[in-house]
Amino acid sequence: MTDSLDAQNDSRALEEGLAPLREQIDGLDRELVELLNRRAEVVVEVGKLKRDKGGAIYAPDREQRVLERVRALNEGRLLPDTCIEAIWREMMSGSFALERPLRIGYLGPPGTFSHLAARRKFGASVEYDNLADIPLIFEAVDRGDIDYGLVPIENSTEGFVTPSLDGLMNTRSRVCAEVLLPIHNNLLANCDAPDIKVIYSHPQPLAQCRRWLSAQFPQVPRVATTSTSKAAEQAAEEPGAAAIGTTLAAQIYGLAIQFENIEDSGENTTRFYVMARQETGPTGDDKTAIYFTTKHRSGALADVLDVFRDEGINLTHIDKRPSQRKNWDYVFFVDLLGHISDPHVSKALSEAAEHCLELRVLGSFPRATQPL
Ligand SMILES: C=C(O[C@@H]1C=C(C(=O)O)C=C[C@H]1O)C(=O)O
Repeated sequence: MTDSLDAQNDSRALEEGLAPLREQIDGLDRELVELLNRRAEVVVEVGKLKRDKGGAIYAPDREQRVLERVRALNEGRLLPDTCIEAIWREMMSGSFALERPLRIGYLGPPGTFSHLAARRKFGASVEYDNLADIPLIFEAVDRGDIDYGLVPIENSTEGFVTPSLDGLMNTRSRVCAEVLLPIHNNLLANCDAPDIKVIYSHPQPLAQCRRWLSAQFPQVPRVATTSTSKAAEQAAEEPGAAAIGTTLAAQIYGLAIQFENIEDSGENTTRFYVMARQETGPTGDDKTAIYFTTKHRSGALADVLDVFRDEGINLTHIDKRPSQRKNWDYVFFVDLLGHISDPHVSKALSEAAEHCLELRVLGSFPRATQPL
C-alpha cells in the first residue's frame, strides 16, 4: 500500500517537474522551426541565383566551410560535434531539395556500404539511384542521368578498388568531393552459426575479414558476389547461407546479425570519390586527384615525383593500373595536397606534365578529415 502511494507520489512529482521543462522545449522548438524556415528562405534565393547564373547546387567547398564554422561555434558546448554535424548535414540535404531535387547514384542494390556513404553524405531529401556496377555510375554521371555518383576508391585494409580506378581513366566527369566511411562488417544469416554452409560477400569485405573467417569458419566456402547487398539477398533466399554486409542490409533483406564488427582491422575505412560534372572551389585544405602515364625512359616516374617533392607537395595516395591500351604500360593515380588553383600546385602539375605522355587532373576537392 505504502509502496503504491510512494509510486503515485513519484509519478505526480515527475509530471509536475516535466511539465514546465517540456513547455520550455516546445517554445524552443517553435523558435527552431522558425529559424530553420528563415534559413530555407535564404537557400531558395541561393537556388534562384545558381539557376540564373549556372552554379552547382551541391557546393562541397561551402559545405566544408559551413561544417567547420558550426563545429567551431559549438566548441565547449553540450552537444557533441558529431550530433551538430549530423543535424547540419540533414539541413543541407533539405537545401538541395529547395534549390533543385538531386539524383545521387551509388553501387546497389540498396543496403551496400556505398548506399550508407551516400545517405550520410547527401541525407534524406535527395533521390537515390542504385546502379548495378561501378562503370554504370561513371556512365550515368557522364550522361547526366544522375547529378552525383559515389564510387569507392580504396579501402584502408585492402587497397584500391579496380573498377573505380579504371572508371577514372575513361570518364569525362570530375571528382568534386571525397567521403571517408568507417566500414564495420557483420555476418548476417537466418540460421545458427554451426549450420552455415556458405558465406557470400563482395571480394573486398571477404578480404577485410580474412583472418576472422579463417578462425571462426575455417571449413566454410566463401563465395564472391557483385555487392554486399547481392550477398544478403542470396543469403535471405538460400537455407544455410550467410552474407557479410551492413546492418542496413540486415534490415532490408530480413536477416539476423549473427556477429558484428568482424573486420580484421578496427580502423577499417573506405574512401569514396563523389563524381560530378562540376568543379569545386578551394577551401584552403584541399586535395587534387590526377592520373598520368610516364614516358618510356629510365627515371621518368622519379622525375615526376621529384617535381612534387621540389614544390613541397605532399602526396596522400599513389596507385597504378595497367593502361589497358598496351601491355606493360601503366597509369599512375595520385592524390596530392593542395587545390589546382594554388599557384604552386598548378606550377608543379605543368612541370610534371613535361615528364608524362599524358597527365589529367581529375579534380580538386576539400580534404575529408572526419569519417562520416
Ligand atoms: C545554400 C547553398 O547550397 C547548398 C546548401 C548549403 C547549405 O544549406 O548551407 C551549402 C552548400 C550547398 O551544397 C550554397 O551553395 O550556399
